[in-house]
Amino acid sequence: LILRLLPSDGVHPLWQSPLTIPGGTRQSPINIQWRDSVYDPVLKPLKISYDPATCLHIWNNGYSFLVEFDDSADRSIIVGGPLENQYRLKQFHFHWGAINEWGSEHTVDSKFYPAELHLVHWNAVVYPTFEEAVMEGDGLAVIGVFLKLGAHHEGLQTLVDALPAIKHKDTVIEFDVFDPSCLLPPCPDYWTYAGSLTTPPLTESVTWIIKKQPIEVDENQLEAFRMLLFTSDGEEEKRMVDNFRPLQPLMNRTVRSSFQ
Ligand SMILES: NS(=O)(=O)c1ccc(C(=O)O)c(S(=O)(=O)NCCc2ccccc2)c1
Ligand SMILES: [Zn+2]
Repeated sequence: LILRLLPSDGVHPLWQSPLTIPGGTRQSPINIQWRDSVYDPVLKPLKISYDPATCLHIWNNGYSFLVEFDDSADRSIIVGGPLENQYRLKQFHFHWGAINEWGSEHTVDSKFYPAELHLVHWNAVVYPTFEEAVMEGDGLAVIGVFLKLGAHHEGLQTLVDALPAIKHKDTVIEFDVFDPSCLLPPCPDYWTYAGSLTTPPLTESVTWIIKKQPIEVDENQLEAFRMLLFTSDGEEEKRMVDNFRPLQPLMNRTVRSSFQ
């Protein structure tokens, strides 16, 4: 994997993602052209069952903030949808912009949302560890949820209230109980396609499940994301914004929809 990072001022090194991955045929994110997506009646409803007590901590890893879960057993899982096995929740994180005009990784009909939530799951039925699943075509399943500017989101506020404590890179706080289901929209409709991680190692191991309906969050909640820093305490401050990868070519892929 040859990471060609172009020198650029101000943008966090990780986000000058390589322009192309040699041999990459299923890279993410992509633009979802609604009219080109194909309804697949075989797709099942996605079944989500999370145990709020599996929540461990929330931390700033230097390019997003993430909430990690105890994935040592099948306690927080998803099954159905396009998936052949059940997958265990490992973590969720967000991508967002400096302003409300952009921030999501995926786009719908070339429209950006101000932010996007990713819930990362791995196939513990087939693979013994997450690290191995990351390297396999059916290893991961990531649910993507778009965030749009609108009403205050009660469930998200619990996370927002914790952000000042993890302002700097590599800061972490305990987070005992949180049910990520509260961040999912009520509508069951989704698109699905074969893709990749959007951060190194960019492996082509992700079945993406992108919810059609966004959740609404208010301006103060988006601003709270933007007060986080890419940098550690003591370093020159760089605001954590625009932590999304550029759109990748669709190549020989079809996006399927669970709805007509
Ligand atoms: N946008 S995305 O869903 O593709 C994604 C973003 C960040 C991360 C992460 O590492 O935190 C992840 S991850 O949790 O899947 N980790 C991938 C990198 C990794 C590989 C092997 C071991 C540890 C981390 C995924
Ligand atoms: Zn992500």
